[in-house]
Amino acid sequence: MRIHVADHPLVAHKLTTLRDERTDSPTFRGLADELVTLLAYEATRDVRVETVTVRTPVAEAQGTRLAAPKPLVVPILRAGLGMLDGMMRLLPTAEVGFLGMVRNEETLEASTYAERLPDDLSGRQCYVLDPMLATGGTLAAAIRFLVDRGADHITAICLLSAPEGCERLEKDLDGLDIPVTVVTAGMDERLNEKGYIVPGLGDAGDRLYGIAG
Ligand SMILES: O=P(O)(O)OC[C@H]1O[C@H](OP(=O)(O)OP(=O)(O)O)[C@H](O)[C@@H]1O
Ligand SMILES: O=c1cc[nH]c(=O)[nH]1
Ligand SMILES: [Mg+2]
Repeated sequence: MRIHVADHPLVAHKLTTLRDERTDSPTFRGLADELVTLLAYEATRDVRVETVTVRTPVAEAQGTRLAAPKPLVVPILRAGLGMLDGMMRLLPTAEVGFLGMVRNEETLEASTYAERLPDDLSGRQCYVLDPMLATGGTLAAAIRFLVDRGADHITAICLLSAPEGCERLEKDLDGLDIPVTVVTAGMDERLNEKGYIVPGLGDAGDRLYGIAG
């Protein structure tokens, strides 16, 4: 597994405002959207392409275009939905599948409550969107789900990550013989006793959409 921490002043600037507890939901949503587009640029560095020839008004040119099959973008509901538009801005022709997952805040175990994905993901590159990589339980389960369907290349885009979650992913995905990359805007210090990233930004879903009942 490869972990890429984006190192760019604009990423750092936007992330700092996201963290600020005074940032309201509309501003948070706008910043998350912009941040994902910046991360997506890095995350799609190894998107599959093919060589094509096009005719310009002047001559033939050798060029590049996205190869088939189309990449699949998978936001993890709820908070991952706040990352979808920012991703699709860079990959407008990608297909989108949905996974609804929630972490039990007592046990910190993730469970899946919704799924709308192609049955067969053989040979598909998948981009998983989830703002928080905390214990890693949610992302590990999501990646397993996609690999079990045949996905052969996974890139996760996370706004913030914790070292504990990265270690868990390494362990849980040990033996998987496909490339898995995590692209993140920041690697924080640790998790607290409630499994929240420290210093983090709080509950990403609540900050995007308000407190869930
Ligand atoms: O790495 P983990 O410890 O599994 O935690 C990370 C998950 O927790 C949050 O989702 P949450 O369960 O709060 O659901 P929500 O998106 O609906 O708020 C977050 O959006 C991740 O999906
Ligand atoms: O810090 C955290 C950890 C899990 N989920 C969140 O939304 N935030
Ligand atoms: Mg939440």
